[in-house]
Amino acid sequence: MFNPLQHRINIDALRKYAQKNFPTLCQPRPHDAHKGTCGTVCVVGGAKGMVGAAFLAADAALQTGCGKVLVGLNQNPNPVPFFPTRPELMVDYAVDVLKTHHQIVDTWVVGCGLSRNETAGQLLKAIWNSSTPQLVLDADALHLLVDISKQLNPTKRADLVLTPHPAEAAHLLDTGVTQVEANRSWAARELASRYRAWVVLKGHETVISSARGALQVNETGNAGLATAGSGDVLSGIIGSLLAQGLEAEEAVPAAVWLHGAAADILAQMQIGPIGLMAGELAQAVRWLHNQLASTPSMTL
Ligand SMILES: NC(=O)C1=CN([C@@H]2O[C@H](COP(=O)(O)OP(=O)(O)OC[C@H]3O[C@@H](n4cnc5c(N)ncnc54)[C@H](OP(=O)(O)O)[C@@H]3O)[C@@H](O)[C@H]2O)[C@@H](O)CC1
Ligand SMILES: Nc1ncnc2c1ncn2[C@@H]1O[C@H](COP(=O)(O)OP(=O)(O)O)[C@@H](O)[C@H]1O
Repeated sequence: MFNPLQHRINIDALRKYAQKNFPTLCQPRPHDAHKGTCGTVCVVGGAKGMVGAAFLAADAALQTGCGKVLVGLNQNPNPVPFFPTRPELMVDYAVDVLKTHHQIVDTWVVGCGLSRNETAGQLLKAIWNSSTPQLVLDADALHLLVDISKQLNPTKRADLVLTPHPAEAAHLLDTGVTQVEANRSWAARELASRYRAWVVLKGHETVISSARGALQVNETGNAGLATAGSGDVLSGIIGSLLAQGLEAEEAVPAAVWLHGAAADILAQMQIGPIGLMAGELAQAVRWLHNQLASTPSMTL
């Protein structure tokens, strides 16, 4: 059984921080909750050879408590791949998911393994123009945004979250990685202003900018996260918290904090930093989230 408490994890400090900064995250699930009240995320990505990226984001959304998670793949394989370890996921060709399920989606998470082909661009445009206000863009979707931003109506998106790593931020800002890394606060705020979006500039000490330019620097996480797919997991967590009804003001920093704290817990358990795998993060996020949302047991 996954039990970090055997490893002297200081859960009290984590709980204290979360209760102060992320009060909604720490709420227990209401007794009358059902899957329809716990939000629906649709992850759009997973082109040929990169199904794993979409799977990681979708799995993280589920394990962070989302009620329903759809996966729209940017490929039309026959048969549609089935994830034996996660039969809970509803997986199909993204074009069909958009046609049949777009009304039930609370939050789109677009870009994880999406590729940058023509269909990817068309999917991004269709989702941008959909009536769902919440949209998280990661990886390939960020590069596509540069290419097609002139064709998109900026006022269409209320809760837009961009999650670039420094190279993606450099492309979005038409500058170099060195310039971004030399002034991460400027880069995050500039992106937020240009795209009217929440921005998560990833890396050691992730910088978060609200759409209005208010900055926060996240202090959880470690170099164990320098592994393929850990950013996909973060996108899934952000999408999940937004879909569950947390306001972006809380959902975005809470997701970044949870993701980093999960990596810190795993490192303390010696499941990292070396060799930590992105697919191991979600179970630690789930454990921590449940710890935060349950009343500490009383010592008699
Ligand atoms: N299992 C799967 O299916 C997975 C699929 N994935 C999917 O693959 C697709 C392409 O993703 P990717 O990883 O190949 O390209 P990407 O991250 O853009 O790197 C390109 C170049 O950018 C740079 N660079 C990157 N990070 C940087 C940093 N922090 N700071 C500074 N520079 C940085 C670096 O350049 P270098 O430094 O090497 O010159 C790097 O070579 C995408 O859809 C993604 O979702 C992945 O999610 C993994 C798991
Ligand atoms: N040295 C580090 N310290 C803290 N966090 C890190 C470090 N390296 C990477 N990360 C985090 O890991 C994630 C990597 O995301 P990304 O570069 O998009 O990877 P991928 O595309 O493989 O999913 C981000 O959340 C980033 O902040």
